[in-house]
Amino acid sequence: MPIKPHKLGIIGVGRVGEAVLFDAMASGIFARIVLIDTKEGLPEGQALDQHHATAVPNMPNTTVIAGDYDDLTDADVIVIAAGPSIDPAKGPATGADRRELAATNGRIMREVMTEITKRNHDAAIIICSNPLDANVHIASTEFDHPQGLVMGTGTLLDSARMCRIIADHVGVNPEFVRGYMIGEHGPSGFPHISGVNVGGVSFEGLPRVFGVDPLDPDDIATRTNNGGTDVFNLKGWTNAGVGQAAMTIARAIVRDERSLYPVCTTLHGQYGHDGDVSMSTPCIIGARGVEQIVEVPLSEWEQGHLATTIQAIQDTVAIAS
Ligand SMILES: NC(=O)c1ccc[n+]([C@@H]2O[C@H](COP(=O)([O-])OP(=O)(O)OC[C@H]3O[C@@H](n4cnc5c(N)ncnc54)[C@H](O)[C@@H]3O)[C@@H](O)[C@H]2O)c1
Repeated sequence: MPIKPHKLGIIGVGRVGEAVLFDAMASGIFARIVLIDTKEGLPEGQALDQHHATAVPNMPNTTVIAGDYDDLTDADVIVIAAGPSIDPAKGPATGADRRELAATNGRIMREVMTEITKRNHDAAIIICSNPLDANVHIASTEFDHPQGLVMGTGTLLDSARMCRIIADHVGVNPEFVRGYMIGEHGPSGFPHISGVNVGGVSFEGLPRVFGVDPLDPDDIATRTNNGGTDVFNLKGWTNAGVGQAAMTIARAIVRDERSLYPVCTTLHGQYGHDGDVSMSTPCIIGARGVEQIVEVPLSEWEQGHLATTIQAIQDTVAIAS
């Protein structure tokens, strides 16, 4: 029997779906990519563009097609980037504006999940569409798909933004800054300050060891959470970071890496919650998707933020219900 090539589906190939497609093509880990979008001509155009690109020297000869849900029956990974983003015509955006997409994108999420789960119960589903945590909660709790296989890019991108802020402050390569944003992909997400580690040095130790001014946790939270809208208000959309985040998760699944990424997932016993909220916390990501949800120890400051972020996510889910 021939080896089955890895297949990726991307649903919604606007700005975000396109970034996922570019990163998937460059990664070379998928041999087949299926594009689905309700906008006539868009998936066909994206597929043709990439078909030409595969002929450029050093590009993997990936097969990219515009397809439909029947083409996802044997998909290994499906990325959902369908549904509108914040409208830049409305003026400068804040992170909270993502929550206003709840009703529209909740409906789209239900449409898309209905079609997927008629055909496939094995694929890992990675959600990018906002409001991220509410959409993951809908997909994870309302449909017959293994919950460990339903996740969102969550705060993987926010965590990268936080590590970038600390790395720039200390003057080191961000690869050597470890730390997670927990909770909502939105304004109530908070930095897990007690887990920050720069070359073995804790957050409190940074000024003494690296000779830098102390950082304020509230300021890090604000700057990190404003990161997405800082980009959005300049260029009208964001897509580079979320595309990388989705493909980082996909790679961890296909390669069974057991990497620890803060994806959005439905809690089952962690932080005293069971099935009533979906949020980001570090998770072990491997071939079975979310293989373990990690409940990290929280300081008093972090526990206060946890309660706030869970309430914010649950309020957004209520709007989408
Ligand atoms: N998680 C993150 O970090 C992050 C970052 C940026 C954007 N986003 C979110 O990603 C989503 C997409 O953003 P974008 O900038 O690509 O928007 P976009 O408008 O450029 O693209 C959305 C695409 O979805 C398609 N679509 C709509 N309904 C569909 C359906 N039922 N089935 C298939 N396709 C459908 C549209 O035709 C469009 O091509 C938004 O919800 C946005 O808020 C998330």
